[in-house]
Amino acid sequence: MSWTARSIPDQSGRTAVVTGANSGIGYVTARELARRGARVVLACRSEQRGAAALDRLLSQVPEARAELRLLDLADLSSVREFAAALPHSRLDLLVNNAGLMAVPYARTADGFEMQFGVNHLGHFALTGLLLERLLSAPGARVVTVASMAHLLSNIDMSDLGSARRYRPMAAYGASKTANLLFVRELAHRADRKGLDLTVTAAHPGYARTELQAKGPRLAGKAGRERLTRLVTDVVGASADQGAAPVLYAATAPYVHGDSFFGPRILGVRGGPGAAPRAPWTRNDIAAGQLWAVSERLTGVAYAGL
Ligand SMILES: NC(=O)c1ccc[n+]([C@@H]2O[C@H](COP(=O)([O-])OP(=O)(O)OC[C@H]3O[C@@H](n4cnc5c(N)ncnc54)[C@H](O)[C@@H]3O)[C@@H](O)[C@H]2O)c1
Repeated sequence: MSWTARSIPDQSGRTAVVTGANSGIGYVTARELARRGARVVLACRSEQRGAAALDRLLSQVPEARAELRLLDLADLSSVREFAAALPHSRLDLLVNNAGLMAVPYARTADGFEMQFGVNHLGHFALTGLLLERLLSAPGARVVTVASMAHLLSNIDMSDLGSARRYRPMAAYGASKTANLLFVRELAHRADRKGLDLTVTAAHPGYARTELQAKGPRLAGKAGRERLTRLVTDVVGASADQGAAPVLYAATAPYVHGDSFFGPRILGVRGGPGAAPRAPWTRNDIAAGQLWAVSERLTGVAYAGL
């Protein structure tokens, strides 16, 4: 039988932070972790949308121990405030899920290209700021939600902010390559230090969420929008199905560092399995370079790693 959310082991006593938990994959991930007993922090940008998600979660899982905390990954001061205000001294799971796809060129509060800034740098900073709490929990995990769109583009170390030429979907792909390089480097660093921390990646395949509805519409022309919507409706999986690889990476026993999970059949359907990845996501030199640049750009240093 395939692994489903019902296969999630008991999460009682564990505390999880899920970014972008007000919709799509993040919402389902938070809800299913809560259903299995985890205390869940919904880390959301909008108070209104976050509160609505919390209400919905509590109506679906009345016994849930869930709370809303505000986090804007497009603003490093918000990331710092979130980490400083988080009352939990121990963190068992961080799901770096929030993301934007193929948006028109924009910059974060700190001046970084939006997709690189939110999808990669915001999560890089958040993970570093929460590292001490993760290391206080035995068997802690960090799961970063990447995408098969990483196959579209490697990162260009000389133009990380896509300043020379901005192509929305290519920039999305590059931000997802950055996710996978970050996972690789953090997993290796944790391993070298013998830390009890598992660092993995997952992708949802092609799921009907706000991301698929919004991203291409913002970037594309009317005809392409309609086609995208049709394809999403016909081919797309539900958010529940899309969240399965994320929940697997977060909770299945015996998950190795730097693994990458996705839907088993063609990366779209079926239970979680190993996902294919581009050779450039295994480039240790690039992973090390991106790490150093990310520390410099965010001002977050990973003490002891
Ligand atoms: N849906 C798919 O088919 C698909 C495919 C591959 C990868 N993904 C990845 O899955 C993850 C979740 O996306 P989704 O499909 O659930 O879409 P979604 O749009 O429903 O969810 C994305 C979440 O990120 C949040 N977010 C965006 N900018 C933020 C910011 N600055 N600060 C805090 N939160 C912010 C949004 O508010 C939203 O809750 C993303 O990382 C996305 O790249 C999705």
